[in-house]
Parts: sequence; structure tokens; C-alpha cells
Amino acid sequence: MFSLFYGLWKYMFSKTEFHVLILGIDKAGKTTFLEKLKSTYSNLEGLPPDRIVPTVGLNIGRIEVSNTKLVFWDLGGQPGLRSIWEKYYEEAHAVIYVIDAACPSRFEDSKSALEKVLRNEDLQGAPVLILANKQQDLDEAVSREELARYLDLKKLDERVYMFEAVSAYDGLGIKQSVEWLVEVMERSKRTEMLRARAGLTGPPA
Ligand SMILES: Nc1nc2c(ncn2[C@@H]2O[C@H](COP(=O)(O)OP(=O)(O)OP(=O)(O)O)[C@@H](O)[C@H]2O)c(=O)[nH]1
Ligand SMILES: [Mg+2]
Repeated sequence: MFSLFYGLWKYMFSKTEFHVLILGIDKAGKTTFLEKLKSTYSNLEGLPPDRIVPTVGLNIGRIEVSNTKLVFWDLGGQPGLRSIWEKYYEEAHAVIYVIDAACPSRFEDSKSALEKVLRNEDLQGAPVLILANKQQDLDEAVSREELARYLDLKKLDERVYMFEAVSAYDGLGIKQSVEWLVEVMERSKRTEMLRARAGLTGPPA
């Protein structure tokens, strides 16, 4: 009986917490993006870009958006570190994949790393937010449309995804991207599955 009421209480009153993985090859701008996110959604000043160093371990960022808690896991994208990504897949509600839109010489590496992420069974059903970063402040950045064509995003039909142009420096595109992410995570089958696995099932009918 107690566990029934406890389950009900937990379902009704605990704030949902979503885990979002930030992936992408090195220098894409993942950590800069996370710091901008933190300063956009909290009173905390994010680290300025000139104090951000390449990620070797894990950076964690927490924000709250419309009563929903988001925990971001930002991992290093250097080739030797990418094998660590998959250790976080099972617990992730969604993925943000960051691409440096101003560096065409690395598009191929970025595309194949993205395809590998999308193929992984442990991320089945996870919504994916693909971000073309450095979009506004660098003239050499390719357009959102051109990058979408290169990535061949049309073939992602079965996946819940959004492709957005952002700038981690000035915040372009950040709010609409995060709002989309919260909305899709709230009603995704993946969230239901992770909730059930954590014992947070809904109240009995
Ligand atoms: N112009 C411009 N530069 C950016 C932007 N975002 C990031 N950068 C720069 O890109 C470089 C890499 O940024 P990081 O945030 O360290 O990249 P990362 O993806 O976290 O890299 P790893 O931790 O090595 O995987 C830094 O020099 C940043 O200042 C942006 O929106 N515009
Ligand atoms: Mg980093």
C-alpha cells in the first residue's frame, strides 16, 4: 500500500528531470554552447569562450525550463574520446549534436560520427537536435540549407529531430532549440520507457 501511494506521490509531485547528451566532434563548440545555455536560463554567468578548454572528461550543466529540469552531459569530441559517448546512451532522454558550420573540411568526420550515433540501439527513439553552430558570427559558415543537404537529413524520417542554426557566442537559435527539445522529450516514447525503467510509472487506471 505504502509503495502504491509513494509511487503516486512521486508521479504527481516530483519534477521531471531529463538527461540530454551533447555530442559532436572536437571544436564543434559543445562546451561553449553549454556555457551559453547556462547563462541564458539561469542567473549564473557561463564561462567566457576564452576560458574554455578542450573537454577530456565530462561537463555537467543543469538548467530549468518551464518547470522542467534539464541535465546536460557534455563530452569530449576528440577521436580518442568518442568511444566514451556510448557509455551515456542508455540514460539519455535526448541528444544534441553540434556541428561547426564554418569548417567544411571536417563535415565528413562530423557526418559519419553523427550517423554512428544515430545507428546505436541504445539511443533508440531518442529525439535528436542537430545544431549548425558558429552560424551568425563567421562569414565562412555554410548556410543551414547547404549543411542539411550535405548531411542528407531527409533520410532521418523515422527519427524525431530538428535541425537548427545557432551561435554559441551570441545565443542565436538557442531558446527555440531548447524549447523544442523539452516539448518532444515530454511526449516521447523514450521518456516513457526510461520512466518505467526507473520505477516512475503513472498512477493505476
Ligand atoms: N566564432 C565562433 N566560435 C565558436 C562558437 N562556439 C564555439 N566557438 C569556438 O570554437 C572552439 C571550440 O569550442 P569548444 O566549445 O571548446 O568545442 P567542443 O566541441 O566543446 O570541443 P571538445 O571539447 O574538444 O570536444 C573555441 O575556440 C570556441 O571559442 C561560435 O558560436 N562562434
Ligand atoms: Mg568541450
